[in-house]
Amino acid sequence: MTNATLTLPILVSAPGKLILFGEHSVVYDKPAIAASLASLRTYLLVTEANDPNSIELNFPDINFHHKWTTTDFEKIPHDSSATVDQMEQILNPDTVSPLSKTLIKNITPLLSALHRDTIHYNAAFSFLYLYLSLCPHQRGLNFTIKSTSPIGAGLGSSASISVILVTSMLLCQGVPFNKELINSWSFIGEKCLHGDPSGIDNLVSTYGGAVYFKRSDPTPIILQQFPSIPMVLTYTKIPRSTSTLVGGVRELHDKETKLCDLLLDSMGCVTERAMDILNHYDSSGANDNCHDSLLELVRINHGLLVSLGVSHPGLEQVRIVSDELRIGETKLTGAGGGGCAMTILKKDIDQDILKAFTDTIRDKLQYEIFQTNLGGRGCCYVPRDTISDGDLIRILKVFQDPVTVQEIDAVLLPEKSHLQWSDSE
Ligand SMILES: Nc1ncnc2c1ncn2[C@@H]1O[C@H](COP(=O)(O)OP(=O)(O)O)[C@@H](O)[C@H]1O
Ligand SMILES: C[C@@](O)(CCOP(=O)(O)O)CC(=O)O
Ligand SMILES: [Mg+2]
Repeated sequence: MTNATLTLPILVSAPGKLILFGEHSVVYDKPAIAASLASLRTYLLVTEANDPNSIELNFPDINFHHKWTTTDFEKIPHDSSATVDQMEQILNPDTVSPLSKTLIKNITPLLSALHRDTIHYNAAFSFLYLYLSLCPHQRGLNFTIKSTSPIGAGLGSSASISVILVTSMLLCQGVPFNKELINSWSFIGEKCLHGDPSGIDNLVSTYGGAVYFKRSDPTPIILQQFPSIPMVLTYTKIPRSTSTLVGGVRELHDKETKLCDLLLDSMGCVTERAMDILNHYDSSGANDNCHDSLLELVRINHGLLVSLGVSHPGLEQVRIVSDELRIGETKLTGAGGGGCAMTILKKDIDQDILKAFTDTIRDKLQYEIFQTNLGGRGCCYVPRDTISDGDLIRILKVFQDPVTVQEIDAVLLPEKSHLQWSDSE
């Protein structure tokens, strides 16, 4: 099948996430609380490829551009014993079994030009796994991704690219927009990148808002009214890989199982306490005890993560500055090992002291500070018939040219752009 029946371009978007409590322990079926990051989003545009027989990847954020042609795909052995209807498989993703060994074997020759275990290899691997699962007969497509969220920073960029790839591939295959299906397939995409994801990142990126999540619980609690909590999000720019960090905790757990289980159980208790507090939290500041308790939980959660070995001197520096200035409590967020730290501020913090904190973070430590609201829209797409010719020119410019985050936001950010982002069928 070619893209003759497709209405291009396809434009989709998904947000990053912030784990407030329970990263890592969530992999071990302890509860965690996370919220989507309204303005730190990843966008995907699917257009016609120059070569009608090719699939092109254009991932400028990681400086990766690659192409496969029909000749490459013909190397994949045809499984004549396969009896299951392809649409049946698409509509019923197997999220429980490990990744398909056959599919991995088929993908390997298509990656021969790339170095194993590099960011490019991993991005191409997860793309191919999803492509061959969801729309293997589509050709003549170019997939271009642009993100305003930092990559490998603990803010869930891997989940957001899985979500947008899955959404676009399902639309390519003629499957109506369906969040449950997107969430399940993007979990499989996360497995390609992480090995053993909990599923919280893809869930938040798909549905948006905020959630209280437990891996074994099929119906996570969606937190309808997430309070506004004063915080500073610091990006240390220290690179790290989630799969390495999750693997490190797994090794420690294998070696010191009893001890680690106690730490993980404590983290679960922290999240449960936090949930209890958030349920009674009053953003207006009427209940300062709640806020103080939340700050304590941030400190405890970070300490437990340090014990699991997933902090980094760069993250500790952020914590030390916030401790020294007594502005609040800091914990790493996401997989740790670098990436981001969140500092929940004390109530009624002196603005000069806050400025001293942000100045030190920016000028002395050379880290970046992100401004973004918690919660907000999950995965969405722009129906083709709502895109005008003028819109199309602006959209193509954003995806094809080197542009600033502000320029991407002006054209694409759902809260700012006049594009008709939709999250229904
Ligand atoms: N904008 C993007 N373009 C291409 N690949 C991306 C992009 N964002 C994320 N990725 C993929 O996700 C991986 C980072 O995932 P991970 O280590 O889980 O960090 P995080 O999810 O915290 O950002 C990258 O190595 C890359 O494969
Ligand atoms: C460490 C973990 O809890 C979160 C990882 O998030 P990130 O990839 O660092 O954004 C792993 C997971 O939940 O799958
Ligand atoms: Mg990730």
